Amino acid sequence: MKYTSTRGEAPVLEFSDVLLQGLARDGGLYLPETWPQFDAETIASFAGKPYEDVAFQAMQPFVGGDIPDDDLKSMISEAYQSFRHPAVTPLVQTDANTFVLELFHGPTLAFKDVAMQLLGRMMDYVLAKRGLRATIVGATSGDTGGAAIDAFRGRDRTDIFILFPDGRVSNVQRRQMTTPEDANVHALALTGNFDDCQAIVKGMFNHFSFRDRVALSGVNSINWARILAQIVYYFVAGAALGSPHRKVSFTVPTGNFGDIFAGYAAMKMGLPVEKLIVATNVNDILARTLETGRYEKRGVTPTISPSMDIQVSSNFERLLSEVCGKDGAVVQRMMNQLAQSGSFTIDDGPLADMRRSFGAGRCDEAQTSSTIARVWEDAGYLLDPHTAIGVHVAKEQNDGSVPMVVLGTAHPAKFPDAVEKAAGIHPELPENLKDMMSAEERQQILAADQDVVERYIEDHARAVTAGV
Ligand SMILES: Cc1ncc(COP(=O)(O)O)c(C=O)c1O
Ligand SMILES: N[C@@H](CCOP(=O)(O)O)C(=O)O
Repeated sequence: MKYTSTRGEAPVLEFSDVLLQGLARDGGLYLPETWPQFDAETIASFAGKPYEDVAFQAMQPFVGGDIPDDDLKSMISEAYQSFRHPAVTPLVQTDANTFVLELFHGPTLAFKDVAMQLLGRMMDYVLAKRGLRATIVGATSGDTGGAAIDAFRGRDRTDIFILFPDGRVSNVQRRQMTTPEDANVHALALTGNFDDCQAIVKGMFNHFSFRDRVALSGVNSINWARILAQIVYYFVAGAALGSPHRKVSFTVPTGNFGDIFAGYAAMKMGLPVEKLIVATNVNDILARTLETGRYEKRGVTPTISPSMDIQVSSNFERLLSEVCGKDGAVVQRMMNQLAQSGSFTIDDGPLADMRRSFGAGRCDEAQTSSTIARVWEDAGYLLDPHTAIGVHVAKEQNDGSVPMVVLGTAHPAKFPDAVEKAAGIHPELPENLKDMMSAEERQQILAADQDVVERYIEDHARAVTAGV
């Protein structure tokens, strides 16, 4: 499988190079040249299969011969052994037509673990084969950071630097980043919001002398391998609910558009999806865009679903590329407009194309809390605020014609204050994570300034090439 950049000017790469690159060198995101196709029989055969087997079948065509099949299988198997549920991503029915796909049984209680546990292993594997080290950077609004640190802590070939907005993540999220003692872990609290952190990460990738000197690699969903691993659970859930003989819709609590783009990929590969529904909090740029065709940045409002407090949604660029016929110049033009004026408009044709696959809805703070309370009262099921946004939007948009799967993106215990306030129940952390709440924290508070962050990384990363 070959990969091309959404902006059309970066080198065409194979899977392992895309894995190590993060952002393409033209500032774009890598996409596979074609979508592998699964026929009805193959999709039907996923029902009841172990998660690891579906994962291998779904991912192998994207990896091609770049990693031998047996090695890929071993990494998949190890990655999902770290999950607390035997089904890895179980489905739970919460009313007649709604199912929550629980993606939070990994080590840090976030859906990010599904991809990150595999990514850590794949990167280590490729670096070891090439005899290289890498400096991993990531921006987080809360969950990517902890999941990435868990996946990379203690690994000899990588140092990991996670940028998060100081004071804008939950206590549990912060402690997952600041309490690991491993020397290769660096939690950097920046005095800004998530979009500032993400802009600095992208800025570092576009600063080539720095990028090459520290052998920069990225673990945000700009990295194709993150999306790849998330495609799997759409097939798992679809097949469990009767695909390919029955269509299914998915509602996805959305911020950076990575998780829902994985659903789009599954659909392109043959999964019969009725609709992919973007659920946003009051930071609703994506819902507004689908409604009006105009992508327009506004300020970020802090919410009780902090991981979705995002305005610049990285993976939307991947969807733009798809609906604009993979025309790099068109995508580049829209991204330039966004950088210069904070907005761009999508032409009618591509917009209509998007609307055929995607719906969208928004959920405010009061609706988030009342959804947590209602589902607890009606079904005895405790939602985290992000998943609650999905459930609220799904209820608004679901006409009952097909099963609706809401992606359960985080465990309620990651957001105990918001959950307790809404439902009167204090969600308990799993036993093995409780110690973290009293452990010593280690973080560096830095200005949200690319030069400052680069200097810190150069001083602490082991992959720095002397004198380059
Ligand atoms: C709990 C939770 N829900 C939803 C999202 C949004 O996912 P995405 O950024 O892939 O759209 C995130 C962050 O990414 C998250 O951490
Ligand atoms: N919501 C995310 C933001 C980063 O998203 P990513 O999927 O691009 O890594 C978070 O929790 O950090």
